[in-house]
Amino acid sequence: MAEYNRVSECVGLITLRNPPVNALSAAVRQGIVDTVERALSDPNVKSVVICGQNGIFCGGADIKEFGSKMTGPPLIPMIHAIESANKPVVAAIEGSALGGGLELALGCHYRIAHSKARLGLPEVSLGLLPAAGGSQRLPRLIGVPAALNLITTGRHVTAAEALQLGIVDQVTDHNTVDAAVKFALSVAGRSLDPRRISTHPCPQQPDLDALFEEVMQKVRQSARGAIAPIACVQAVRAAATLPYAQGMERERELMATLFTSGQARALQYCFFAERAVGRWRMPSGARWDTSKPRPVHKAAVIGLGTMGRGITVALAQTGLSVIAVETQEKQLMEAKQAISGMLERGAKRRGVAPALDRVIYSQNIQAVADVDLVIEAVFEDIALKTKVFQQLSAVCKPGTLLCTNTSALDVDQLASETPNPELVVGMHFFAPAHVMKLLEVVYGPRSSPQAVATAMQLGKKMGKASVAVGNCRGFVGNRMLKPYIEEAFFLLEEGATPELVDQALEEFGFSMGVFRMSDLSGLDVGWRVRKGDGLVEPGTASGRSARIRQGRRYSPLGDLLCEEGRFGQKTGRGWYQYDKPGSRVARSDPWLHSFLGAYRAQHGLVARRIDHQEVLERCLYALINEGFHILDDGIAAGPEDIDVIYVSGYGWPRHRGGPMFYANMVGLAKVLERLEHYQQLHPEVPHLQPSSLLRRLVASGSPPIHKWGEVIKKLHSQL
Ligand SMILES: C[C@H](O)[C@H](C)C(=O)SCCNC(=O)CCNC(=O)[C@H](O)C(C)(C)COP(=O)([O-])OP(=O)([O-])OC[C@H]1O[C@@H](n2cnc3c(N)ncnc32)[C@H](O)[C@@H]1OP(=O)([O-])[O-]
Repeated sequence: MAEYNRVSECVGLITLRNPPVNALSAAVRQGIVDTVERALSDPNVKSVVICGQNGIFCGGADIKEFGSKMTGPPLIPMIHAIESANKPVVAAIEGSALGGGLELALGCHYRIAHSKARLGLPEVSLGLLPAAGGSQRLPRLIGVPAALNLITTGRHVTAAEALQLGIVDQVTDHNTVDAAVKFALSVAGRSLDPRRISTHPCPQQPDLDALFEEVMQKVRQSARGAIAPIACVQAVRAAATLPYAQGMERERELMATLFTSGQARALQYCFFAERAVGRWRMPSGARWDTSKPRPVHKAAVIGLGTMGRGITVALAQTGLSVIAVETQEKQLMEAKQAISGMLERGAKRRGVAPALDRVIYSQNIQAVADVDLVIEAVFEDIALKTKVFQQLSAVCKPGTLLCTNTSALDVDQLASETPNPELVVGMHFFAPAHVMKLLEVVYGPRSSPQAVATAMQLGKKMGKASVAVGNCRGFVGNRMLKPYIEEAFFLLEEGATPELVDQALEEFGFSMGVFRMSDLSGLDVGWRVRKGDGLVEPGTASGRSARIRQGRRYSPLGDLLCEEGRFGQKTGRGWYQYDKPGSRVARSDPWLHSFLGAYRAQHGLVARRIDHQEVLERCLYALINEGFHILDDGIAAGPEDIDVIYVSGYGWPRHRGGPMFYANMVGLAKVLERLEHYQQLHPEVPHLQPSSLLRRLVASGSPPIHKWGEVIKKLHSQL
């Protein structure tokens, strides 16, 4: 809907009305066509202003309409009618002007933005490209290199940068609509030809071919199989080399290839999934909109190792004051230096003052007596964490929330060590904690909805993709990672190499394959956990029995490498070799290949040819199968929770939507059939046994992902 008013006697004011972001739905587009026509035909009107209600200009095309048949007036002629108008049209930009919203503004003759506004063409993050003239008008307005950067990255720019780039004509700190109306009055009657962007030639660029070659190479590399960024480069190239009309034709062709693509569906699913996980629910029925978070004005972090330092920075960057506690003096001094450095670098990137004084350092746990929330991040040892929780229960004021950053220990066991288990939740960060988007908020059976609400709200405040999950071994992310890693080990036993497995996973779109990732995070981390589980046995027994532990197939390959001191990047040797300890460039290691050969011979294993398809099916379907177990156990509220966890924390390629969305795309029946196939070949591998939920979904005709909730019953999926 668009509302029309005449203001200041001769300015037609058009207000977009479609909360919450004034998306360009069919009704809004019709409203714009009608109100623009009215303003242009009203003889008393000398100029026009377009603005959005509720302090936001326009969030772009209505993504919710993409799944259905398009109705209402199309965007391109609507915007063209504005650009070719014979009265100046000024866009008053507050909040956001994104995608079709910015394209609408680019059709206007002038753009006035509020200093807090954000502008951009983020279509690429939805698997699309700016298809309402944005890929043709923006290069003409700001030049090819700047337009290429904005369109291929989809990044939002500040009003200040938009002014510097030439996207907007004026920035105001005051009421933007008033400023736009005043501006519109001042330009009434002026010639508009110079303001019709589509009529401008694209600014000449020396050595255009070299520029596009270089950009295309970079984009292909970072895209990791995503098709939209490549189409974006091709669309801008059309703007630089073709007349406007032909360029628009090229834009339309390229958009047609993207609009119905699986990748676009996956990326739009991620967009809505990231918003859906914020509307969390617990099996008890408690939910986001009925649970009031406690205010958190002061927080504390206990233990300033790598994770504790990152968590302290993430908290301080929200504006909170933070008490950072480390009992070891040397560790405390080192942490202080590291944290200050991270805060300064973060502040520089964001162009703000580093708030070093927000963090108070102490060796004494008494210092946290008056905080509202504590995050414990000491060494991953249950006895040590228990002691810390007992100390905190004694020191903290009543009602203080006690959160643990454990990645594998039982949150409810820690809760049972305190007089108020309802105040205990897990806040599972990912390294580096001030950078990684994902936060698993882990609730135990006694965690109060208020504790979950507070942790989720704090996660949002830190800019995290916060997902509420139930307490179980490995929570969601690590629990699914286990079968994925085990399958990779088994593939090595059967003839694969780390290079082959990683190549298959990286071609699929992962930023790092399982073995390169293992070298980065350190092989000793998993070794310690397997030792804790009693799975590691000394010596070099051989034969099948040596590879059955606790009644199931087990590969000691990782343990054997650790016994050789091969912990990965940190020791310069792991599944790959590195120039020196700490360096990051992985190179194939002949030692590792002969070690694998010797290992197979010792265990009577005959290497066979393994292709990428088998690597993907075994590693990904094992992970997905565990996802179905997790849904069936009610540990995750819906498939979107699992997918947001994997996309924002485990490097699952966003243009593949996430493990559960991917399973839906591949076809649940296919996933089931392949799991049954591998389970028959490997009966001693329980995680290949298809989950009963997967069987139930297939038996009920493999409903679309947003309908899985009906089959899962006790779950509370929202999509
Ligand atoms: C032709 C043209 O070339 C092409 C083809 C296009 O134009 S493609 C479209 C391009 N546009 C975009 O990529 C911008 C997408 N939106 C955003 O980046 C953000 O929303 C925001 C604008 C910066 C506001 O952030 P926020 O944090 O204040 O609120 P929110 O929680 O994110 O959003 C609040 C609510 O609004 C919903 N929403 C937001 N943008 C929407 C959109 N474009 N269409 C439909 N719904 C939208 C969102 O799902 C949520 O709903 P619910 O969860 O409450 O039910």
